[in-house]
Amino acid sequence: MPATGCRSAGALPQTVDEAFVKALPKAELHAHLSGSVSMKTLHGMWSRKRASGRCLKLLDPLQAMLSIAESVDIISFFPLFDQYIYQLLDDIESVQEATRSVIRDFATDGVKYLELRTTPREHAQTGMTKASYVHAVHEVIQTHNNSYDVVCEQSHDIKVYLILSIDRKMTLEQANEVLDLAMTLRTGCVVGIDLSGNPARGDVETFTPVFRRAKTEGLHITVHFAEVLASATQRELEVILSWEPDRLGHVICTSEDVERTIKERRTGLELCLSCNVLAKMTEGSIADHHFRKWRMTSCPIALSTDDVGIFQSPLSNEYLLAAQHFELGPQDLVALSKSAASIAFGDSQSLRASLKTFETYFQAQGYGC
Ligand SMILES: CNc1ncnc2c1ncn2[C@@H]1O[C@H](COP(=O)(O)O)[C@@H](O)[C@H]1O
Repeated sequence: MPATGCRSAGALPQTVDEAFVKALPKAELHAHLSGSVSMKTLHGMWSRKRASGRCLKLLDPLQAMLSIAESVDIISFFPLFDQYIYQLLDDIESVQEATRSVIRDFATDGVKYLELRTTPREHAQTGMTKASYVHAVHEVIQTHNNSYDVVCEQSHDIKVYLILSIDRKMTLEQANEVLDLAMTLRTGCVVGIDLSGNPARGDVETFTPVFRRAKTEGLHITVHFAEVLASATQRELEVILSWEPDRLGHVICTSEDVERTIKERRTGLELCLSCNVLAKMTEGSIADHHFRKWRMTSCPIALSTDDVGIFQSPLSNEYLLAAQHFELGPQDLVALSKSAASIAFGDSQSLRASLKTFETYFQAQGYGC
């Protein structure tokens, strides 16, 4: 643990370091499953597939993912999935292995509450259907939640929920299919639906009936919002706000009008520092990120990773970046984690309890000079 700053009984340490942000119990609310798989896990799959004569034309993830991380932008980002990652996650076995490894990686990073989101996907050659895909992911999460020490070697007090994503390029029928799947598994770990995918594609109005139905059925709604100028027309943003989403992701190219509505509603915001800067969705550096602006409002914020397998910045690092670039101290980071817990779709009781223990620990320690 960091031993810096001035000792003052009853206070948290004055500065933040890697050990602090890792130990801080955290909630991850915006993580795309396929984008969260580590290079190491993808490499293992690649090696096994190659040994059985598959994926022979695919580059080794240990090289491919590094060069992707260095050069990615919002245009080159989306084809990555179809052209690369989905070639490796093409059957039920790989999808389940990926889900297990993603849960383990978040747990190792001190995440105590995780909402994974994923888009139902099929693969004709391996016989994977959208339904079998979703059931496979769901089964891993349920097994994890229902048992201890199965997924992680150490104690893994991480609670995991699932959100099903509708891709902007889907038809109304396909989007309804996603909602139907979510409805079937809502007694399990599915807590909501999301709209994501390439923001340059599709017309959000197509999905109005689906999101209205989700709302009526009591499912939570989160939507990728104003990610780029093309998906930030006044009309698009008004259509999305008319669905009354519980949370919004990214929230970059907003107008004053739209911001007013979001603030009045105190909508939860999922903000992704590294992703937005590395994919050049925002101008400038982390210090210029709109986190600075939204932090001054009463909208609860959940710092999130988006696609840690691509952007290579785990949630603990996002907290560290926030501390470094927005002058946040330990108490601010604890408050930020509580803010994320307050907009969780599932039961975040155990995270709140961990946060309390964490605070008490530091208060008992006292830190400093
Ligand atoms: C800038 N960030 C983003 N914006 C919008 N959509 C994103 C995204 N990052 C990921 N996805 C969506 O999630 C899929 C991968 O995970 P799953 O196969 O669903 O688990 C991508 O194909 C894309 O549709």
